[in-house]
Amino acid sequence: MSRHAALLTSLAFVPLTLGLVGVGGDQPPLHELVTLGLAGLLTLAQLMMLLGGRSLAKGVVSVVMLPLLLALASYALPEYWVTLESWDAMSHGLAKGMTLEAWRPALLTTLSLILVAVLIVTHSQSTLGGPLLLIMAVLLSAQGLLDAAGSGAPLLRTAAGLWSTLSLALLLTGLSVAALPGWRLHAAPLRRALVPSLTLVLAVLLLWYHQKNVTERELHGTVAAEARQLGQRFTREVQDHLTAVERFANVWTLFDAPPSQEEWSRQATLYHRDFRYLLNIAFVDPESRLTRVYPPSEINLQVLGARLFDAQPAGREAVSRALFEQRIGRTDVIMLLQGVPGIIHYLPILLDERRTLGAVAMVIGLPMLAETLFSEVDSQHFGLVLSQGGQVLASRTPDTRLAPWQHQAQLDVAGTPLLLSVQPSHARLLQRLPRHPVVTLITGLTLAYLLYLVLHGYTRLARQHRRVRDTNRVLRREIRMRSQLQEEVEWLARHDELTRLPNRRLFMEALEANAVLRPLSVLICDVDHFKRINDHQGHLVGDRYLVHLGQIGRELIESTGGLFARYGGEEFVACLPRVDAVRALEIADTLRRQLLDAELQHHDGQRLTASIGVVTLVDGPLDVAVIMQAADDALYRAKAEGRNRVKAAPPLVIAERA
Ligand SMILES: Nc1nc2c(ncn2[C@@H]2O[C@H](COP(=O)(O)OP(=O)(O)OP(=O)(O)O)[C@@H](O)[C@H]2O)c(=O)[nH]1
Repeated sequence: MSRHAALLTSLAFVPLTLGLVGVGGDQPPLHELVTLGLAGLLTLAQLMMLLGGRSLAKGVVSVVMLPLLLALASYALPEYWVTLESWDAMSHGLAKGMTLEAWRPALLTTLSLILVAVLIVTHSQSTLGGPLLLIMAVLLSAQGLLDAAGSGAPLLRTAAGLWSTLSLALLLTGLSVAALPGWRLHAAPLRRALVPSLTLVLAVLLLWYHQKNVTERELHGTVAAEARQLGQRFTREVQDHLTAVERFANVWTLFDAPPSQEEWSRQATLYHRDFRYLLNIAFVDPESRLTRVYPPSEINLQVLGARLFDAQPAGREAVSRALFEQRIGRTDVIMLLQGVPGIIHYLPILLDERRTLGAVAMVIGLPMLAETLFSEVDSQHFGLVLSQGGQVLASRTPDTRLAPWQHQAQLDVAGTPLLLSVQPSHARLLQRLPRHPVVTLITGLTLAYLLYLVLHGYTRLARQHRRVRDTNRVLRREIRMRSQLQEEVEWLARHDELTRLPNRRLFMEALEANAVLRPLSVLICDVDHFKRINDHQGHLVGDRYLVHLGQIGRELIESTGGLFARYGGEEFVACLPRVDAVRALEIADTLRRQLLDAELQHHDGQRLTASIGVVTLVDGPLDVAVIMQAADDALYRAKAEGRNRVKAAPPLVIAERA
């Protein structure tokens, strides 16, 4: 399996090489080369891992992680923490003139490469989240490609190029082939952990995609609104200026003679100072001759004295309107006498209802107008185009990369419609682009990973716990069996198995236990001619008779507070503490009679009988041998005297030993 994995992994070098040499297009941009380089190093690290060079592989992965983590931080950290300019400045440290955008791998590719790096150093172990990391890497690469194919020109680069993605896909295939046998071993806990965490991953991807689109749309709207506001503000400004110049024209109605150059300059200077885009403010006499200009600059003085009807046919209609129709006349964008394009406003100076003193010409120079307009916008970060009907009148292009968005603003320059196109720089838009979609993505994926680890760990622990519990159950059963056996062995050591009565040993212990109690009586009971039972009716009947006798004896003796035991063979004994000789004799006789009444018969119909010897220790220390011998003697006498009787030994007083 690892040979197949190594083969598949090495195949990743094919697209890597094709990408690096730029097959199928121009030389790839730097960020694509960086991505290919990082993917190549990771491929190398994975091959080293497969061939046993683990520490070397880990070293390579650490090297790769550094730029990847920096790139990820640049995507996620807010602008007010680290500005894009700071990132660019750091990039300048690597190579002169290099910006962050130039080398930074695409967002989703960066994440995929980080996941691949983790997969390599953790050997894709399922306990460390291998399967989830792998599927996340695949989903991120696929999502990146979909994103790149879908929305045309996204602001934030999310996907790497074709070759990088292909090599990443082959590397991921190699990784999964290498890890598959290990994963199969843990299929059950793996499935339980994988399903919920994968669901979370998918939800996070959807949320990220939605947030990304919303933030980009919002930013687009904001910039478009700013461009519109700029246009409106400028239009208003020009309108205000026009109104001011109308007032200026009205001033001259108070005079009944054309203004002197001195008067003209004095009055016009105030207006011209405020309206920087005015090329000049001129006085046109009723003959359409320019007789006064302000400011008296060289190009303005050159046109002094020119008769507009002749010199400027494009503006003839506008000037006639002011001079002869006593209405404001305005030109379209025309070529001015000063040699630059511009717009002229003619404002009549009325003497009475039919006569005019002349007209005020308010000459707007287009280059100056564009300059004034453009000066209101940051020249570093905006491309600007001033146009009319598709014809570019003025433009300014900064030397930074411009964003794919262009915003239009309509301008009304004193009645002349112009179009201002504003195109912000890519960097400026990225500065303003909110980071929360990326933060959502990173946080969500991390949470999904943690969820996997928790669920996987929990499932494994639960399984181990179950195993331990089963083993415990078996052990407990074993212990129970052994202790039952032990109890049985202990019971057997002190009891007779056939009659279930205490045996000789327990009887002796009972005697010892009652050693100080006086009087202490002992009976010994022997079945008469028991051998015949065995011989004629078989051992089983003999056994049954013994059991029966045991029951009779036990009930009787235990009711008197004594202990009835099987002494051996067909012999039974009783220990009767605090029972004197008379009472002992009574008890023994009761036992004899009860046996007789039990109607246990010999083969010939005779009843089963027993002979009993009784002894009572009245005083002195307990001497078991002496007592038993005395009881045995009494029994012997009972047998000798014809059986089925009770015989008592004389009351026993054992002398204290010196
Ligand atoms: N069925 C059975 N027989 C037993 C058991 N223990 C001892 N015996 C028999 O008990 C008989 C005892 O016989 P003996 O000691 O000769 O005494 P007896 O026949 O009872 O005659 P006396 O005691 O002299 O009246 C023997 O045949 C033993 O085999 C037992 O547990 N079961």
